[in-house]
Amino acid sequence: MAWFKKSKSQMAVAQNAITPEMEDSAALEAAVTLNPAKVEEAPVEKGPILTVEAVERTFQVGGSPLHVLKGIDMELQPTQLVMLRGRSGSGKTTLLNMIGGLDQPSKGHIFFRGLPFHDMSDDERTVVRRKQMGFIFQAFALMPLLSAYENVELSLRMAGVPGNQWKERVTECLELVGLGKRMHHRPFELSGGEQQRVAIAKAIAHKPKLLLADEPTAELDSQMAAQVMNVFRTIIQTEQVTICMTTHDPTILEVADHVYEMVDGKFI
Ligand SMILES: Nc1ncnc2c1ncn2[C@@H]1O[C@H](COP(=O)(O)OP(=O)(O)OP(=O)(O)O)[C@@H](O)[C@H]1O
Repeated sequence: MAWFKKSKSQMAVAQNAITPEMEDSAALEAAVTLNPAKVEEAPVEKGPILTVEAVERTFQVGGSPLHVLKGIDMELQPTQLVMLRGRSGSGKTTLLNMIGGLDQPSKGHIFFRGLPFHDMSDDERTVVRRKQMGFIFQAFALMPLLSAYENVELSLRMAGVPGNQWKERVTECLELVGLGKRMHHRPFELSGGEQQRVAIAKAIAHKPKLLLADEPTAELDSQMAAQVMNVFRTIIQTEQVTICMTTHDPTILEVADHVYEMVDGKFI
């Protein structure tokens, strides 16, 4: 938030949109630092929405380096459904965290809509993440005492969306995931698949460009997992969102536009 306050006072300085002249990452970073509104209003993608270049991630464990990602290159094109597949411990979540700006590479570059995530501060990445990304987890991460409707509304409230837009958008999102008739149920009154669909409605409510999902079907039986994948396909069409998810489940791979297979920190 400190970054946001500082930037707000500087916003009058930079009223220009990101332009083709601002191709180098330093200029792009300056645009973000000076004017967060321009991050939200980035131009329509012509190329990939996300590019990962030669990314490595090393953790220090007990004084020794643990090389978890060993040179990852990948791209996410707009409105693609991309899966990261691999055994437990292969590095999928580590990579997903980096794509989502929750962590930074030890080496290499990550560009999200032209923004150099590898060069940006935590606060800068947090602003981009809150405005432009949505997250879905294996355990559905719903507030247990709130209804489906209230859970989705909470995410709009937290994203700073004006209150007069909540009702229409909450209803739209819950109908999109097939829960128009279950809006006022609390999580414990819903099946696992329905709870995950509420979590999807919650994650897309603020209209993110990129949805990241870590093992979203791991807790579901095959029928519910198929429903969740159908919902992913629907929201790609209706919301023009790009989805990147991790999975162990071979039965859902055919739904993907592209599958990256990870073995021991590399794609094969
Ligand atoms: N912060 C950290 N510090 C040290 N080691 C870490 C850290 N985060 C991840 N690791 C290690 O990196 C390796 C890869 O972990 P990661 O969670 O990315 O794998 P994964 O493919 O997502 O596995 P799973 O499918 O079980 O979730 C593991 O050996 C893990 O212990």
